[in-house]
Amino acid sequence: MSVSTGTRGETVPTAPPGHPAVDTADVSALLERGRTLSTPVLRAAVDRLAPPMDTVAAYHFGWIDAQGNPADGDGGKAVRPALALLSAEAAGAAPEVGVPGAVAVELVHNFSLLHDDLMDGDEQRRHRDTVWKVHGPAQAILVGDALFALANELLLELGTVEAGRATRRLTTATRKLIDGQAQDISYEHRERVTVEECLEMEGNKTGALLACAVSIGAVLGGADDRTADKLEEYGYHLGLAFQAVDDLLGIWGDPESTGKQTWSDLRQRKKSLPVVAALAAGGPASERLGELLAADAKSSDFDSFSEEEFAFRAALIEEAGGREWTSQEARRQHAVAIGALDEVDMPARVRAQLTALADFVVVRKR
Ligand SMILES: CC(C)=CCC/C(C)=C/CC/C(C)=C/COP(=O)(O)OP(=O)(O)O
Repeated sequence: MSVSTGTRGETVPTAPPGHPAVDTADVSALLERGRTLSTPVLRAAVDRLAPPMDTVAAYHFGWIDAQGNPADGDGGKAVRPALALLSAEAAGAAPEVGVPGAVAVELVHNFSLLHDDLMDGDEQRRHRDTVWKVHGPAQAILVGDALFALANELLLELGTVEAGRATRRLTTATRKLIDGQAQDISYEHRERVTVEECLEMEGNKTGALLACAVSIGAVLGGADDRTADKLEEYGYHLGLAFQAVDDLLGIWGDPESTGKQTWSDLRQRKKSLPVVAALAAGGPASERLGELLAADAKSSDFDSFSEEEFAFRAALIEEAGGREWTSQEARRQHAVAIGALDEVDMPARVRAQLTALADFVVVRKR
């Protein structure tokens, strides 16, 4: 493993050179490769943080438990790092060229999760208590901010023209992610949100960063802007498919698999796609749902609603067709994503692997 020097003079491991290409469209192997190549760089980046932020971040990534003991916790699926490495390969570069991009995108993703959990009051993520619950809101805010700063620091330290272009794409994606979060939160307080508004919000909060994951490795590998833009089209629609599935899991997901609370999106009054589609559908179940949600918005008992009350709302969403519409939307966005790949010249193996990752996104249970 080669070593570079960080800003405070500490050693920062870079990815081991010559990591073999994954030969098959085996999604687990692709995710594992992303994790293997990016984790040492991610850990070294987190080590730069001043105490106690280094420890808080290590807890968030699952490297230690709440007592500070070493742990092998769920650090997330690592979809974005896998995409960033394939992105480098799509541009004809070695996968490790994409590693700084993979880590930078994963840092921004985790910054957003830390802040999102705090804003939503979510108590569980990745099968354990959220950072704000264990370490308090101030640490969740600070560590989130710090991960965002680290992402830009890591890229800019490369000091190349390509890294400057990659940073530009990442900061734009981050701004869109923040736009999307602001839209998402404002929709919680609105009685009606159109399907188009919901898709625009989800494209911002999820599509933009997935798009960036798929272009960042290629940009670091020297791809031109047209190629990067085309790859982003795949990533954006993949992100919309990803978020549609996330919306389904946010209502009907099994907490054992998702690592989150039951009915997490309903508890938060989220205007997610199944809800918005059900409200737009019309018919008795849709109208009943609309009346109930309007009453819930004014209810002072909402926070103490029982499981049965949320189950009833979920059943109405399903009866009104919101679940089926969202599943179809995930498949539709998946098809658009795959179609965008046709416009990029890349090795057949990489195309097959990007296709396999897209397939995984729509069938995932976590
Ligand atoms: C500014 C701000 C607070 C923005 C929040 C934006 C936000 C939380 C968007 C949701 C994105 C998403 C689908 C996360 C789960 O990713 P995943 O399933 O890949 O998570 P994993 O890494 O745990 O697998």
